[in-house]
Amino acid sequence: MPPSAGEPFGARLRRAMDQRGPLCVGIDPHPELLAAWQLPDSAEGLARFADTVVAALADRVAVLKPQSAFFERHGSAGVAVLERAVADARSAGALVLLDVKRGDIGSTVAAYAGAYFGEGAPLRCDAITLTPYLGYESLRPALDRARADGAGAFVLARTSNPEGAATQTARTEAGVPLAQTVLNDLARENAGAEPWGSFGAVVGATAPESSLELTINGPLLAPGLGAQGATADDLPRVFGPALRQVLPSASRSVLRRGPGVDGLRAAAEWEAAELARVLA
Ligand SMILES: O=C(O)c1cc(=O)[nH]c(=O)n1[C@@H]1O[C@H](COP(=O)(O)O)[C@@H](O)[C@H]1O
Repeated sequence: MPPSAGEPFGARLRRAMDQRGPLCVGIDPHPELLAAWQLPDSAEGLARFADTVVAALADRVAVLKPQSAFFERHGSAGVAVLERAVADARSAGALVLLDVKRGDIGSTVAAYAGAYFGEGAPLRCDAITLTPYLGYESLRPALDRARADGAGAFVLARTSNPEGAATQTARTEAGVPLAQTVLNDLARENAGAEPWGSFGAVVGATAPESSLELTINGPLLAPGLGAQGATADDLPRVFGPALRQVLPSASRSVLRRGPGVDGLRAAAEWEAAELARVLA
């Protein structure tokens, strides 16, 4: 494996969260949002949408999280917009977590990893989302490639959508909830890393229970703030003593305040202030 390309993602993320606050804002150009922003539902509309969010927020929030699906639906032209948005957001100072939720057999995961990690990767970013339900170890090529590139990954454990519970809280033969097995794998992945590891878990802020053991020595991405109904006040209940590890994420609730840069900034500032109040 080549030597690490730079400071590990975990260290860079911890610093960004400490300096800028822990908010992650999604770049999710839903057709309804494009319409509300009076933009065409086209690659050109996507580009103007993404440029505006990057200009408004990349110099102030810790993490921007583009959702690949909204770009892919416009085919190669949309993916080209995504490539530029990822690069622009990183140049402007945000860490970019690309939400692609990849997962497959290992040899295919290796091919996916080539798109996101390493010198010259077309969508090189700071981290991606991964789905472990083909088996955590099937993700190994992406985890190793991310580590070698000083990047990271967030692996789905307990997702924010109501349909996730049936699978994710099901118990293995050993009686352990499936989501907990993912968290345990991540704890092993991050063992010994300081200030923490580069491999996070996704645990929705909407999850009703706090029975999972969340000490993975890594970040916990918590989508579900805003449009899916969670608020900052839910975080202590869901995350308990792991609250300082949490990277809460909101997309539509912030994006609906566009297309003005000031509206987007005000929405992100309001959410950041809510988080600061709860974390204090
Ligand atoms: O990995 C994610 O980001 C994710 C995981 C999860 O459990 N739930 C979840 O909503 N997401 C993503 O987070 C974003 C949530 O968007 P809003 O509901 O508009 O804030 C979407 O892009 C989802 O795909």
